[in-house]
Amino acid sequence: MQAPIAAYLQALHAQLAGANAGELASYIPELTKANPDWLGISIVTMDGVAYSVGDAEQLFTIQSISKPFVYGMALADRGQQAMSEKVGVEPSGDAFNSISLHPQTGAPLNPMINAGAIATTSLLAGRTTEAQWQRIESSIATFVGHPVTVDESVYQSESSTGHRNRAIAWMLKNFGIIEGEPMASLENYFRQCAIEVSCRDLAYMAATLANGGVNPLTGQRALPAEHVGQVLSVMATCGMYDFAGSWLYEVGMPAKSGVGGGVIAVIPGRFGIAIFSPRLDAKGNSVRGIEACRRISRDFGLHMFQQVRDPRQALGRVYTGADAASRRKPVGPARAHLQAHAHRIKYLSLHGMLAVDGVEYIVRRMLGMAADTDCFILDMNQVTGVADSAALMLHQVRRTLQIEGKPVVCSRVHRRAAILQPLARASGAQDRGFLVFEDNDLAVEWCENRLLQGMGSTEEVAVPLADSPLLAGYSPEMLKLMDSHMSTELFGAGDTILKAGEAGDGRVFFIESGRVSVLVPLDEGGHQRIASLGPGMEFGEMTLLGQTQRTASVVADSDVRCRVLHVNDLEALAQQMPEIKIRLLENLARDLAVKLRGATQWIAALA
Ligand SMILES: NC(=O)CC[C@H](N)C(=O)O
Repeated sequence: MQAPIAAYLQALHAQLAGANAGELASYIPELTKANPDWLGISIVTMDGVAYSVGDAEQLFTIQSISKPFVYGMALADRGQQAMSEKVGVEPSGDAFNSISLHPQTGAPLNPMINAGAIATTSLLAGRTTEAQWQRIESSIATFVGHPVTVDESVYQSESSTGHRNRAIAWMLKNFGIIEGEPMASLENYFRQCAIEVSCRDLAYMAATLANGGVNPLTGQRALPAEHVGQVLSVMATCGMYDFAGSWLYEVGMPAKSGVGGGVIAVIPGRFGIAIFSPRLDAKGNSVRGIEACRRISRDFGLHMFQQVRDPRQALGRVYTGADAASRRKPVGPARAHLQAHAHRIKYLSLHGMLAVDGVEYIVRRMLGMAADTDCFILDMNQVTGVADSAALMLHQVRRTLQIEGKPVVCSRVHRRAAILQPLARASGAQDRGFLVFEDNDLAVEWCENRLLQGMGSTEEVAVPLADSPLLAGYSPEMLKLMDSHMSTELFGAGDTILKAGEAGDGRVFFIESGRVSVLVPLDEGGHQRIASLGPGMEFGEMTLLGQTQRTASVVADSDVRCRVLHVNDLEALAQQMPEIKIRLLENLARDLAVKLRGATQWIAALA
């Protein structure tokens, strides 16, 4: 079955195939050898899938489409400030080969016209023009996703007839815009324009810009993220030369054309588009390239000023701890207390790439329900990313609510998840940042423990050994025998009870009262909290399955009282009463199966 986009491109190709307005470029003689009927169209998605039709594999020279990419290289090499002193960012309204220089400084108005591009090429890093050329060739290859070559005949054809560009280069030298020998760097400019690409290659280059500077197929970064917006801005205002105004008005996509017949358009975060059709209009833009982009923009609703995104989509279901209690089964007064107050645990399921508009809506909803809330859980399972600006807003609302005694925690975030970085950056050194739980049950249980503390007694809620999920199904006789072989260990707030990396010593801890944090070391240093455990919960249990090294640290957050079982004692008990060990391992296996299912769902959600 043909994908709908492929079918659309097939139809678009058929509609345009008959259009024959425009002429081949002739001022570079070699370009007249192109087949005027060539027509290729390609679209590349943000996960690197290319849809192509027609002559999408036909090689031709990139010409001016190289300019925004080389401009990005120069920004990366010199920085935006230094570049702005040499080349402006203002649309000239003139033709691409006009000598549009600032009257006083001689700086070209923008890097898309020849004057700006010739200056830009001379400003690349590299002690020699050969080194600068290597910079161009390897960077373009990263944008394309494979090595590229130069069409030597087109290069020679332009170098031997490019007198206007030579005059421009000497003018730039005269104003000190070009610092070195102008003719040498001009040859690099001619060579960069003669790099051979296909329509499909151009679509991957455009998609790399749409994907924040990372090639969506190879995963290689071609341009630092902070320069992508700058490159797209000059493409939007100057990329189509003295057609730029009409282009932005009608098509609404950052774009760049070339006299070889290529056109690229970039929809940030969505698509890279390329069309190849050598017939040009009087402004040097591909006639069918413009028409194809105009129709794609209209038919796919891609005009960047027509985007309608509903920020409320960032927030999915909102429910409470009464709708989804933890798997611990409280008894007696604790059960009654939770039934009366669990609705004060608010649970928000967040979605997609979190940006400022979506988080503004989430924060507004949280503040709107805060009066009736004891703690918030943000389920991050469906979150694909968090913009730094959005992470800062989430951090601020967490701090605001924490001061009111209403913590905000995150659930279903694997300890290596990429979204932890912006969240950690937002909290900086101010505090430990969000408490993060790998699964919902741990998060809800932590919130329930907070509610249980509020049972009107200052005494920390104690949960007897009999209520430990690991000992579920034990008879009173089994409990009595187990208890007689256990010790009691007390810890003060801040004590490190277990240390990641240490050899396991066979102890399993059953928390009777108090709370501990489970911390895992991060590759980049520091620790990430992955769970907070309270009364009735246990840690160190993996030693029962033969684990020889502790994989996480456990730190007491308050005074903690634990009942401690040594694995050797369990063996001795099992001799007397095998059921003691069988039942315990069954409970442990069941608990791990539930955690494994949660992790599998989490991995599946990421796929
Ligand atoms: N618009 C273009 O593609 C022009 C590029 C060509 N190499 C020139 O300098 O004239």
